[in-house]
Amino acid sequence: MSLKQAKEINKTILFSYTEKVALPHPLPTYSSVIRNSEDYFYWKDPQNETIIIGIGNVLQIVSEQIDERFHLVEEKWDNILENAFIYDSANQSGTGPLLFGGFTFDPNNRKKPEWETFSHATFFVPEIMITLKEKESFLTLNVMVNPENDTTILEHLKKQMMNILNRKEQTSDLLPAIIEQEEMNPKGWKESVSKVVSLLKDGYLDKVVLARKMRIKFQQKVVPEVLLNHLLEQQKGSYVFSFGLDNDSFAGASPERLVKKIGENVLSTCLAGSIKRSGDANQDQALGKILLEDKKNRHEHQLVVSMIADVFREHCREVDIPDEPTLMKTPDIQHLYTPVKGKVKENTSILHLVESLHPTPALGGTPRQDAMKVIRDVENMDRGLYAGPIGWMDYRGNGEFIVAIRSGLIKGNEAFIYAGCGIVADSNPEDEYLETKIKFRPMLRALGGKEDE
Ligand SMILES: C=C(O[C@H]1C=CC=C(C(=O)O)[C@@H]1O)C(=O)O
Repeated sequence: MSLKQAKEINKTILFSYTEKVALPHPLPTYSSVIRNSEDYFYWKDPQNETIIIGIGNVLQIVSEQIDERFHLVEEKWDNILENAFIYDSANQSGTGPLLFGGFTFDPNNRKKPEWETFSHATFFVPEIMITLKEKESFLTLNVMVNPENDTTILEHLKKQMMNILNRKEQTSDLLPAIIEQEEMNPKGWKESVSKVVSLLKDGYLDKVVLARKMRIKFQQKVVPEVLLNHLLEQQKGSYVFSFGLDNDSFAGASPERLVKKIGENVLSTCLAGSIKRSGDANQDQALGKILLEDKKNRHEHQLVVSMIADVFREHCREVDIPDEPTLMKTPDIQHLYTPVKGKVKENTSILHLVESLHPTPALGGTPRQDAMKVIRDVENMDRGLYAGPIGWMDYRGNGEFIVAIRSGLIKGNEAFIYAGCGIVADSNPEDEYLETKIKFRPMLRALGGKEDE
C-alpha cells in the first residue's frame, strides 16, 4: 500500500511506514532527537533492550473521564488501527506505529495549575519515531492521510529525521543556576503521616502511600534534553523517560514496571519496602539483610505482592511468583523486589491490565479506595502524572507501562519533583520523611539541586 493509494480512500486515516535503518552514529542514546520539539517522548528500559523516541504529534487521544479513561483510550486506538494502513517493511521486528502517553494518578483529585497541560489520559502517535530494539534500529513515519496531503510527505519526514540523526553539534550539558529550592511544608507532611498512622492503628486500613513535593526555581528555562542526558548517565539501571507536551515536560528514572505484555507473556513488578545504600560494600550488604528481615517492610511489600498476584490470577492462565522477595538496588536506595510473570488469557489487553493494577499498594494503599480517599484528604497535593502509569502500546497490542515515580514536572524555569513512601501502622514520621529525602535524590541530582545528607 502506498501513500498515494491510501489517499484514494478519501477519508482521514493513519498511514504508518516502518523500515529498518542503520543509525549514523554508534551512540547508545539519541536524546538529541527531542531537541526543539514541543511534543515528544523518550523511553528506555533498564536493560537498554528497547529505546523509543518519538517527535511530533499526528494524533492525540486525551480524556478527562474518571471511570472510563482506560477504556476510552483503548477504544479510540482500536478504531484508528481498524482503518489504518500500516506498511511494516521490517516484518514486525520493530514496534511499528504505537501510542505513547500516561494516566494521572487520581482523576478524582482536584487539579492544580501546574498539571493543566496533561489530561487524565494523555496519549499521542508521534510523526517520526526511532526505535532501538535488541540492537536493531527502525524508523517509523506516521501521517494522517487526507485527500489534500502531498504524497511526498513521507520523503520530507524521512529527510528531516536523517538530518536530526546526523546532527553533530552537542547541546551544553549545563542546566541553569538554581535560585530557589523548597520542600513544600515538610512539617505539615510529617503531621499527615502521624494522622495516617492513627487511622491505620484504628485497624480499618492496612497501608497508605503518602507523597510530597519539592519546588525548584531556575534562573532560566530548563532544557529537557539536558535533564534527560543527566538521568541517562546517572540512572542506568532504571526506566528513563521524558514526555513533552506543549513545552511542559514530565521526566524521571523509575525502577518500577507496572506491566509489560509481549504476545501472551505478561510481567509485573512488586516494589515496596526500602532502605538506604552505603558506599561501603559490606555495610551495603548488611543494610540489604536488615531490609530483607524487617517485619514492617516485609508487611508493606507483601500487600503489594498479594494485590498484583490477585490481578494476575484473574487475568492469566499461568502465574509464576517467587515465594520470597530479593533486593533491587538503585544508586540511592534498595528495595524489596518480587517479579511476577504470567501467560495472559486471550483478549485481555495491556490497558485492561493497567486499569486493574493501578494503583498498586506501592503507590496507593490497601484497601485501595479507602486509601485513595485518605491520600486525597491529607496529602493536599495534585500528583498529576507522578505515580501514574506511563508507557506505550503498539499496533499489535504489545507494550509496557511503568509506575512514574522518581519523577518531576518541568515547566519553563520551574521544576516540581515528587517522592512518597508506604505508611503502615508502625511507621515513624521522621523515618518516612528521611526515606522521601532519599527518593528525591535521583531527580535532584539530575537537576543539579542540593542533596541533603
Ligand atoms: C512512592 C515511591 O516509592 C514506592 C516504590 C518503591 C518503594 C516504596 C516504599 O518503600 O515506600 C514506595 O512504595 C516513590 O519513590 O515516590
